[in-house]
Amino acid sequence: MTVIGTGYLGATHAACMAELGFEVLGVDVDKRKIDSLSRGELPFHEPDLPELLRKHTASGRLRFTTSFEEAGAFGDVHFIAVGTPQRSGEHAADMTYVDAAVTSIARAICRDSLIVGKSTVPVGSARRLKALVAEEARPSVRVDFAWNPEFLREGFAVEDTLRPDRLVVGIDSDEADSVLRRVYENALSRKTPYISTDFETAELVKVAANAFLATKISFINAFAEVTETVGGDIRTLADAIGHDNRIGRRFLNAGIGFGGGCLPKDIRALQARVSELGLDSTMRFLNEVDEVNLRRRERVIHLVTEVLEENVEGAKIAILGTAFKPNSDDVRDSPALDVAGRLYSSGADVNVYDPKANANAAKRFPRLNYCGSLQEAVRGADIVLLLTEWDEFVGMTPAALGGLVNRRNLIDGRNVLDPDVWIGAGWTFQALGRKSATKVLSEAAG
Ligand SMILES: NC(=O)c1ccc[n+]([C@@H]2O[C@H](COP(=O)([O-])OP(=O)(O)OC[C@H]3O[C@@H](n4cnc5c(N)ncnc54)[C@H](O)[C@@H]3O)[C@@H](O)[C@H]2O)c1
Ligand SMILES: O=c1ccn([C@@H]2O[C@H](COP(=O)(O)OP(=O)(O)O[C@H]3O[C@H](CO)[C@@H](O)[C@H](O)[C@H]3O)[C@@H](O)[C@H]2O)c(=O)[nH]1
Repeated sequence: MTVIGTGYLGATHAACMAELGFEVLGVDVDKRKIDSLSRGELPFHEPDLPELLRKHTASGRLRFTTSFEEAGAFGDVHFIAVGTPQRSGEHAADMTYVDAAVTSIARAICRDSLIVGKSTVPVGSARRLKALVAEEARPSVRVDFAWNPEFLREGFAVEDTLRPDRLVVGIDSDEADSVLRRVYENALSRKTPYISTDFETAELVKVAANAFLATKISFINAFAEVTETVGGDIRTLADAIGHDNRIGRRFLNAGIGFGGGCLPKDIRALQARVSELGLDSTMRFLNEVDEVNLRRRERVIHLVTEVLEENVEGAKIAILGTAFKPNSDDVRDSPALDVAGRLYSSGADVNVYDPKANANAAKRFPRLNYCGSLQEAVRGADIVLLLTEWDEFVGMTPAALGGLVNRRNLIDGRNVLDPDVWIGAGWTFQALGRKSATKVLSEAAG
């Protein structure tokens, strides 16, 4: 089989398919990426993936190429895993990479095959792409088409791919269904739910799942805005409603909000697509989900300004974390990096440290001071901001930081630290979803 597009999704899928015993050829237009993968070197950070990549490139079961001709002759199942980023200046998904990849492989295929889309796409794409394949493929070969959305989470990509919680396939032929059942035989042998449906449902399952997750996060963050005003503890609130099995505790962690290469762009693309379909008001609530999410970043900046008594210009700010979540080096739409960039633009002297994402962050915001360690980042700081909850930051103690900073000010943007510990050690401690300490003090005085 081939996997076309070898980024976060495609490289993971290719290595995991090799782990399951398939001969796999990864294809990308980015020659540097292909050279690196061919050497067994993963060009991004993802736990457990380097080991799989090394193992299967060494055995020869996993190879990489930039040649679609080679891909067309190599396999009879071709996964499409190229990017669908937000179109510049718009909310809609940019489908040019998917269209190009499908066209290239359709033209190169020289035996009966199945093309399987995995990228996240606007509903209606699979049907359109199937027609495109029919136009582009050689008349002598039968090329079937399927849509099989992917639900992996960065940081757990290998686990999610090898042991998915469900498989969803959009198909319009029994042949495609039986090929996909063979591909996913390993998961099916463990009774993994396998939902075989039409193209449109399969495409919509993916965006519905991400819209639901984004809504859940913004729901708890909207309540964080309330507890910030009236008092109350957002973590206890989340725990308490989470005990209700109908709600569930997962994805109720209040903080600086969601980012990454998926949730933000996917809720925007969904709104754009339903508007195109004439359903302007149907997904309007996702605007609010997006706005609540973006307001969390403003809230952090507001807290910094409050703690520093308006003196952001020239202040030394230490930002812990630039990745959009821990265990990833992905900085796409990262709330942490966005806040770092905005504080820099306000004239602050910004130190940043992320255990894995410094290099990617530096490509986007070269002017921040990138530090090699937590200690280096906080040295001389007037305020420390924890914005990505890496274990290293969750485990830090007032004793370890106290002697390094200039002023003992801390903002916990992920609600992972114990306020009592820090306040007890003489720190000014602020967290999202917590009534501002300065406000509490001024109310007491008033
Ligand atoms: N990252 C995730 O966790 C994840 C999970 C599920 C679904 N998805 C979806 O998967 C898709 C890919 O996401 P990603 O994060 O891997 O993106 P990415 O940007 O990391 O990777 C995309 C890759 O496609 C390559 N590419 C672009 N045009 C190509 C072409 N014509 N032929 C071959 N390769 C081409 C790029 O060079 C790049 O390496 C998106 O639709 C995304 O929404 C991503
Ligand atoms: O309670 C929570 C949970 C998550 N987040 C944030 O939400 C974002 C997304 O997190 P997560 O969903 O774990 O990461 P992704 O790797 O982007 O995975 C999402 O997007 C992928 C691409 O579509 C899907 O495949 C996954 O199922 C879906 O979880 C991150 O910034 C997290 O910090 C919160 O703020 N609070």
